Amino acid sequence: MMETNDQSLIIFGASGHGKVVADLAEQLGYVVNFYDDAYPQKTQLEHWPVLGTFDDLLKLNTHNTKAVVAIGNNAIRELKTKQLQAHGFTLPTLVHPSAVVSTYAELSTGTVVLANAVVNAFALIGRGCIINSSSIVEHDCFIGNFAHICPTSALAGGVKIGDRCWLGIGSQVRQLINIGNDTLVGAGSTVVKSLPSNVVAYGSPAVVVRGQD
Ligand SMILES: CC(=O)SCCNC(=O)CCNC(=O)[C@H](O)C(C)(C)COP(=O)(O)OP(=O)(O)OC[C@H]1O[C@@H](n2cnc3c(N)ncnc32)[C@H](O)[C@@H]1OP(=O)(O)O
Repeated sequence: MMETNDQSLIIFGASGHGKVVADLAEQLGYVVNFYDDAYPQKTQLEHWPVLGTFDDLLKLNTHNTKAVVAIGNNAIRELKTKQLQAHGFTLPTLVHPSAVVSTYAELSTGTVVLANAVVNAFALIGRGCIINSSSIVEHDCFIGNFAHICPTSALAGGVKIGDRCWLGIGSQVRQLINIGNDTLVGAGSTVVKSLPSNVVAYGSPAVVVRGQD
C-alpha cells in the first residue's frame, strides 16, 4: 500500500489534464501518484506511477491523505470528487505559481487554477472547478461548482456561471451575464446575452444551438 505524507498528492484521472495537474502539483512541492480505472492495463503516465483503480483508492487510509480529481468531464469530476470527500480525503485547492489570484477572491476545495490564469477581486469560484491556462475571471464573478473555464476564456466583471458549465477555449462573456447550469459555450464564442441551463451555444454573438444530450 502507498505511504502518504503531507507532501503526497493522489490524482484520480491519468489523462492529458492529469499531466497538467501533476506538473502543477510538483511545482507546489507534492509527490504525485495517479489512480485511474485503466489500471492494471495502465501502470504509468509519463514518469508518474498509476497505482490502482478508483475502488483501490477508496480502500486507502484517508486520514490526512490529499487527493484531487483531474477529469475534464464536469459531471464525472463532480461524482468522483464527492465520493472522495465522502470517504474522508482532503481535497486541496491547487494554484499555479504563475496564476494571479486576488487576496479578495475565494476558491473552494478541489479547484485547480492553471498557469497564467487571473482571478480578480471578489470573484467566487466553486468546488472542483478548472480555471484553465491564461483564462481571466474578472472582479465579482461567480463560478458554480465543477465548472470548466477553458484556456484563454475571459469573463468580464460580475458574470455568473452555473454548476458544471463548460466555457470553451477562447470564449468571452460580457459583463453581468448569467449562464445556467450544465451549459456548454463553444470555442471562440462571444456571449452577449444570458444563456439558460442545459444548452449548447456558440458563435459571435453566441446563440443557443441545441439542448444538451
Ligand atoms: C486544455 C484543453 O484542451 S481544454 C478543451 C478545450 N476544448 C474546447 O473548448 C472545445 C469546445 N467544443 C466546441 O466548441 C464544439 O465545437 C461544440 C461542442 C460547440 C460543438 O461540437 P459538435 O456538436 O461536435 O459540432 P460539430 O463539430 O459537428 O459542428 C457542427 C457545426 O457547428 C459549427 N461549430 C462547431 N463549434 C463551433 C464554434 N465553437 N463556433 C462556431 N461554430 C461552431 C461547425 O463549424 C459545424 O458547422 P457546419 O454544420 O456548417 O459544418
